[in-house]
Amino acid sequence: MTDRSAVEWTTVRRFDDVDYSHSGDGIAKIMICRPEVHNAFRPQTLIEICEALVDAREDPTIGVIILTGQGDNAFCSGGDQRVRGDSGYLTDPEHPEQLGRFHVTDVQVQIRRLPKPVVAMVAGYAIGGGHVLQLVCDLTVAADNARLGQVGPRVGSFDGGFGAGLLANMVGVRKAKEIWFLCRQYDAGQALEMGLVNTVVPLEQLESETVGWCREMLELSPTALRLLKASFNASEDGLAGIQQLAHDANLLFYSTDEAKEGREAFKAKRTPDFSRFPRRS
Ligand SMILES: CC(C)(COP(=O)(O)OP(=O)(O)OC[C@H]1O[C@@H](n2cnc3c(N)ncnc32)[C@H](O)[C@@H]1OP(=O)(O)O)[C@@H](O)C(=O)NCCC(=O)NCCSC(=O)c1cc(O)c2ccccc2c1O
Repeated sequence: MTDRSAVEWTTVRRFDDVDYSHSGDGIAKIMICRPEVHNAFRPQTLIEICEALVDAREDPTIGVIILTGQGDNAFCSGGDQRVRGDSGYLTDPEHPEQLGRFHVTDVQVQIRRLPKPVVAMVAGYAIGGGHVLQLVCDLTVAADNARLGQVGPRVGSFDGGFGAGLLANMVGVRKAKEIWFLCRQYDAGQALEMGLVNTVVPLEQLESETVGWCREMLELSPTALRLLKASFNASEDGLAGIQQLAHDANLLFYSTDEAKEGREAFKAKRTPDFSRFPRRS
């Protein structure tokens, strides 16, 4: 039976907008801390999430990452509309003439390429770009108060990348179009029914259930999980997805005597001898 007891999180780094903590047994938690705007992200938030994701990726003690929002009311409500300029989101809203951009693109790609499972822990709203964040995560554990949906066409935006493609793969093209074209909110039960989230639990159990799922994964082969993630993402992410899977295969190939023969022959300035390696059927 997996231990679902509560975790004593240790803060590794408290950023301006993000709290980054470890469980002590292999789980990293990245929490957006902007509850006053339902955890909407500004560029700074996304830059900090990127840094935390790099740390969690590079830390060999970490096997699974949780992405969440502070409080019970929201996972994330998407881009902070107060810092939305005419050319993207602004790092310095005092200077609206600056060129904005979409920092969230980097976070989405980083989560997809990160070779460890990322679990979205969703209480309350997952809306707009915040909903796309839960889509790009590998698994989602939702509380019974979760409300999910897209709002782009209502506020003058859209995410036709992962926001449309992954959604369509998850819930089917018709339902994905409904979600984007009508901008409705869906409750946790509806989200579960259409395959948008993996499970729904009472709000009070959200963290213990999420941690339980993470601990189940921590008991499994990290390499198998890594290759499964790359395999699932390969077709959805096009050449970048195939590259990830291919490079993972190369990573494993490097440890074989066959690959080492190529390296050693080069260093010894001799012709490589691959004759002892089987031409597998
Ligand atoms: C999420 C809501 C449906 C909740 O409604 P509710 O009535 O419960 O709460 P309030 O509306 O009163 O919100 C409380 C408080 O928070 C502020 N707030 C909420 N969301 C945001 C936000 N996204 N930005 C800024 N501020 C926000 C709200 O103003 C209130 O503040 P007070 O001071 O008045 O108390 C509802 O809040 C809602 O609909 N929110 C807006 C959702 C939204 O428009 N999100 C942005 C969509 S676009 C997007 O996310 C996006 C970002 C990108 O970077 C992209 C990049 C590339 C492609 C596409 C992108 C993209 O679409």
